[in-house]
Amino acid sequence: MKVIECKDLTKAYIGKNALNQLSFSIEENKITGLVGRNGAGKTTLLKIIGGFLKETSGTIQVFSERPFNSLNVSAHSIFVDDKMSFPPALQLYELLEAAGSFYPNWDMDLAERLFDYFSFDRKAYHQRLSKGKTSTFNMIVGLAARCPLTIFDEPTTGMDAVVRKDFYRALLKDYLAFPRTIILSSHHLDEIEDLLEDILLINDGKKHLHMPMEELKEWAIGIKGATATVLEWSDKKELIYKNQIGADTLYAVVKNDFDEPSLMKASLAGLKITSVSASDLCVYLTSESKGGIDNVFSDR
Ligand SMILES: Nc1ncnc2c1ncn2[C@@H]1O[C@H](COP(=O)(O)OP(=O)(O)OP(=O)(O)O)[C@@H](O)[C@H]1O
Repeated sequence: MKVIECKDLTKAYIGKNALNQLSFSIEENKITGLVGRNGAGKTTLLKIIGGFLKETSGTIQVFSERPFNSLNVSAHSIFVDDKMSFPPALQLYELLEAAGSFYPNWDMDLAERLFDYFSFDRKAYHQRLSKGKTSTFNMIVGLAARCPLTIFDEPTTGMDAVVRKDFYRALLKDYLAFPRTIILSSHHLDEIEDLLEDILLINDGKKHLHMPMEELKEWAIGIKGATATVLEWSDKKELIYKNQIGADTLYAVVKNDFDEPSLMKASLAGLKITSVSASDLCVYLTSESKGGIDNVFSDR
């Protein structure tokens, strides 16, 4: 069953289309990673899915309904980010109890265990937590709510590396025990790629690709070797990225439509064939054609 379906979804802000004719669907009980550069439109998309923002044109259906102002969508989903707001008069533990009366699938035992594991003080106040602790508390609410649609928008903002690792592990364990539809936007694709089943890459408000993570890992290959040989082997291939290393070595990333015998021949020709990590590939696919940061400092 499709939990989210959008067609030609567009969101216009004054002078800018944050989302531009986006069409895709997400099946239930999958973890999808939403990735893209800063300003690509991830938060805008997630807020439209969560029903907080109204689309400008196109259609979006979440649980077969238009999400904007839909009681059904808000009853079945949770949107977790570092700006989640809670009643300021309540202490942290009281917030967990209040969440328990709001979310029908709330697991208080899980919430308490995570709360203690991350050493929260029951009497502390949400608005006085540090950045990392705020994200950690919000993540606990997001996990324990067990909503059929759970949206995490950059949930690890401010968390240190150890807490991020714990969060990914907790997310995976709880998802395996209680499968649900999860969308996770993150700039740390290298950290989450083993968690994801599908990846949706958006660039400048448009869909760049949407595919199973396993496919993405095979989607491109890196070829490194003598410049002339690499150019010969990458000729007529879809070139995604290239980097000249020293005087006569070139590294190129191309779409992987080679068959096994050709890869073998390339190796025999002295080329080093490597896989390309999903996070590197996403960076290459969405990099702007302005050269690197070094160009800012050259010719001054
Ligand atoms: N309320 C708004 N009014 C005008 N423009 C906006 C508004 N909100 C977002 N934008 C613009 O829409 C574009 C997409 O923003 P969005 O926050 O969705 O991107 P993002 O992919 O989440 O970025 P980041 O990774 O930096 O958080 C950006 O150019 C942003 O400046």
